[in-house]
Amino acid sequence: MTAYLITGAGIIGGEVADLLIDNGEIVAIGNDLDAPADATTIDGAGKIALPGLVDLHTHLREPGREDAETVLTGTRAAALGGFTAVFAMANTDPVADTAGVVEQVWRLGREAGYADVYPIGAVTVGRQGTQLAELGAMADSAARVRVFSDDGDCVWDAALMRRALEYVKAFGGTIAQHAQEPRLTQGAQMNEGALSGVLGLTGWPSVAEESIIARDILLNAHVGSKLHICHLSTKGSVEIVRAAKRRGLEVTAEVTPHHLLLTEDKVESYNPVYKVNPPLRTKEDVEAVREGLADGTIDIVATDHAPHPVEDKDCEWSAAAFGMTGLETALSVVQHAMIDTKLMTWADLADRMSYRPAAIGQVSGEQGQPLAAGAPANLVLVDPASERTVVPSETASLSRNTPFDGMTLPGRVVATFLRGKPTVLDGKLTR
Ligand SMILES: NC(=O)N[C@@H](CC(=O)O)C(=O)O
Ligand SMILES: [Zn+2]
Ligand SMILES: [Zn+2]
Repeated sequence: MTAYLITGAGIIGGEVADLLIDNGEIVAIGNDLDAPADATTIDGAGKIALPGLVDLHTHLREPGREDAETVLTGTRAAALGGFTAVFAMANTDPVADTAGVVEQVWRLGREAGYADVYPIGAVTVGRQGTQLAELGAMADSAARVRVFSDDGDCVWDAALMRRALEYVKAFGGTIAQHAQEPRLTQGAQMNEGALSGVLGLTGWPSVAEESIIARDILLNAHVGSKLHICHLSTKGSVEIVRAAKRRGLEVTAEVTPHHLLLTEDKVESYNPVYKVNPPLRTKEDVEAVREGLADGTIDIVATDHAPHPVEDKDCEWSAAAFGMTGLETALSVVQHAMIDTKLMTWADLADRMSYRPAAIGQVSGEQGQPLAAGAPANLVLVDPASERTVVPSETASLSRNTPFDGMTLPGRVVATFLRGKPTVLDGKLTR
């Protein structure tokens, strides 16, 4: 294995230093390091070395919608975005509700070799919301599933949600809830408010998210298990989670890059690229989720990378699929929304996009570790001073539904290393 010497980079949690990678590990961090003669040198001046990013919420679409994304193409996009691990959501076809399917996804990730793929198991059979899936068998499988979600749909039946929380408690698993009260969001197309009235689109009220979050926090307090909230999007949700944490109740939550940056007025264009679940909200909501992420109320950023082929997006608003891609733009959007605004530091970003998602996903033994000698060389080198304009056709994803089309965003991933092997060098995939 080739050795790599990154010179003079800003090391998260430390000073400007050199970083030597060999045999899959970070061998040393310091000045005037003794590198092997054949080591490849990478100029780290002006750049920042971060632990490899971990995405707790990615849709890889395989099996079933390989026209939208595959494990291979999705993890290539992940590597370009600085990720060394992604958690693959269960809303595939067939649904990832058995040991067989989660093992298949896990194995495809290994074979691709661009990022560690950790399958998320469905909570209910076929994500139908009526009967618990074989959670124990998925946990005991080679994929070692620890996070379960019916994402795309809410586990709305309170008794079933309670049983799911109880079941996974036995092995310390987590239920990740897509918080959407279905009766309050029937036919919903965008955020409910003055604008939905003007545009004539059925509204998706904040309370549909907040009522499920409040219910599940209380249910989980009763059961004493682990609850994670997917893609939290409203000011009220932030307030509920903040109050719960103050009371010492166990809950973790994520926000997406798009909910940190975009507001509902994008919908005025009727361009379905802005159609997403939960919907883009108001300026007040965006400010609240930024504050929540900065103060730790919201634990992590997760992309909810949701690729869709052209035919599912290039149609009238009401017929279009919900979802946006995000792996290749997440780091830039978070830099723009949180770091360049001085709400967070790069060390905070490492916490919210690497350490904590790995901890919630229970993979901290392999991923999301601080950069230090002896740690596995999972890292990303970022150039925060460069800018780029997002061009959908340049994506490694099979789908092009990025809401950041045409936007100029800060930051560029220069290199990504997965256990010492570069997946990205000079901003390009190595293979
Ligand atoms: N976020 C979305 O709008 N869509 C997701 C499902 C989901 O995350 O709820 C998808 O699978 O396309
Ligand atoms: Zn969801
Ligand atoms: Zn999702």
